[in-house]
Amino acid sequence: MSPAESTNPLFLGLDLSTQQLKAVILNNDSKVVYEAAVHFDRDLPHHATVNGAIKGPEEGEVTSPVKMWVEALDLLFQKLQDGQVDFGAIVAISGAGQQHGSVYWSNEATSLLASLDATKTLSEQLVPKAFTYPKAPIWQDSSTTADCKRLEDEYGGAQSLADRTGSRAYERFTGNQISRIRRLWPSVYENTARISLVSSFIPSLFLGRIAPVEISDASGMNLMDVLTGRWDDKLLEICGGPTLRSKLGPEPSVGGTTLGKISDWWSKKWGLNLDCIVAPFTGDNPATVVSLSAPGDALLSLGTSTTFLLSVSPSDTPPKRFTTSHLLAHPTDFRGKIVMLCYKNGALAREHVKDKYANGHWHNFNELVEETPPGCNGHMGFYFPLPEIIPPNVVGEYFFTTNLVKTTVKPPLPVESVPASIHPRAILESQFLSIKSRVAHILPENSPHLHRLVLSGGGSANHIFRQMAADIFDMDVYVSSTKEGASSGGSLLAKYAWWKKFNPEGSFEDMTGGQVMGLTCVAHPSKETAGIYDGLIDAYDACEEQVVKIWASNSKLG
Ligand SMILES: Nc1ncnc2c1ncn2[C@@H]1O[C@H](COP(=O)(O)OP(=O)(O)O)[C@@H](O)[C@H]1O
Ligand SMILES: O=C(CO)[C@@H](O)[C@H](O)COP(=O)(O)O
Repeated sequence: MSPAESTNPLFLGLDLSTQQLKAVILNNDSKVVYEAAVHFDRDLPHHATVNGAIKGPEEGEVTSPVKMWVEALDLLFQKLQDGQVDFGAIVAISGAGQQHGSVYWSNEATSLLASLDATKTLSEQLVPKAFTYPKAPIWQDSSTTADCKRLEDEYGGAQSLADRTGSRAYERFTGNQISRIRRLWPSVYENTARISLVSSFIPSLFLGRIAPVEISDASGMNLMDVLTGRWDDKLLEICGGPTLRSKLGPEPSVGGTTLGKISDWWSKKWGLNLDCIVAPFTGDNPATVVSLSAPGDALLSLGTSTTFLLSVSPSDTPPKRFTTSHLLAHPTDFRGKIVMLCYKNGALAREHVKDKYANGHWHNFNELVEETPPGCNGHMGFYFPLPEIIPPNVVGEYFFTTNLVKTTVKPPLPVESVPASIHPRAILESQFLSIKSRVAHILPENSPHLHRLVLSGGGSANHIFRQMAADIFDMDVYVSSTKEGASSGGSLLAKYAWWKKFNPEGSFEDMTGGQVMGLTCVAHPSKETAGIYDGLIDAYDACEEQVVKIWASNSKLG
């Protein structure tokens, strides 16, 4: 029986995120039947990554080894086989990738991918020959400030760029990463035949040929017109010169389509059915929107990054004014859009506080949060071990007392004057207040009232984080039965592409019935505490303004 006729089809969704490669397998009732993960630092320690990444050697540079990702896919399939997954029942594969990261293919890549030998692993055959650059710049990179400035200047300013692409120039956005590689290592650029995003890299391995970039993830490049979903010639020229179009391949692929069937290597090596289809993978954040939210929901992803996401109604208009937010094309609805805020100092900054002030245990961290009253007895703390995205590029730790902040611009407090026990609550408060203070500005006009907040990612398992989110955003908080929103989204995208073969006119919502599977309400806001946090927004804004000023003046001095 071919997979298309299978009565018990399985859908494989992958997520190549910052710290892990994860897999979720759904059955036809959209129930999770299997989950597995390869953790980069733990399972592949010979790559010497810290939290999945390598910093430097150049200032601001953050990359991941491409070989590690290929080895992770080899190992993940070994784990799935060890878990007795029925590979022959998988009818469709899709997934997600951390956004913005890029992979540089050599001229040999096409023939290597097309002639894989089933007696060898992917890694043995592809690395290093299929790549011109052994590392992939990832979303934590902040080495492209000069390239961002040039792009905005040559495109007519930050607002013009945001009108066209949905975002002003950001260091991690792929067009600026490409621009830097071309500027610093012209021969690497010249010898690169194709460039993939993380989300188009993985399906290329399944297809045995290089996959197109996907429309929603392409919104994180500063290269695509976010309304038409097509590459913008002027942007391609500024970032990569006349050859960039051919390096990017065709126009971005749209949701619900099929890229093709798996290459025969997957059948010979692992016993997958040759009729198994591969659907476009998307960014990890858009994939999480697909799996965990319906219109009117807000989504807070507490993965390595902290992201806040809203799926907004179909719109033909560009963002009115650029803020620190991004507008992304939607992975299943050509006219739909996603609004996103993204913070680099999410989980890793919280872990830093846990290790320094709570003996390295979430249990102790949580106890300290509970012992400290909302508002931290008049203290506010900002924790940016990595150069932040919001506010742009700021690094360091900053502490304030909040009672006088509106009237007096006081120097920040030294860390020694802050009681050590308040840091766990202080970091959660400032991270969440930063989002709260921006929500009203990023909501499109006439948006429906946000009625629930869905949490995902590693941090969503923590009951204290859940309650803090409920209190600060003043919304009921929900979590899914799986915290792996992105890989679940990937498996739903796989199912959608397969379902479309029988329902060519059907929408994603027709397939799901507009329902988000498996959500449970885990926290209700305390009205009294929510009131305290409402009252702290102005203080938060004033403190953040000071942080930016102090950082700017220190950077000038430095
Ligand atoms: N109980 C917990 N409380 C708070 N944070 C947690 C907890 N468990 C895991 N995390 C955080 O989750 C992060 C990983 O989240 P995950 O969604 O797997 O990341 P990514 O998808 O970016 O690789 C870890 O860095 C850790 O800080
Ligand atoms: O840069 C962004 C979004 O713009 C990040 O959100 C990355 O997509 C990484 O995601 P996680 O690994 O933290 O889920």
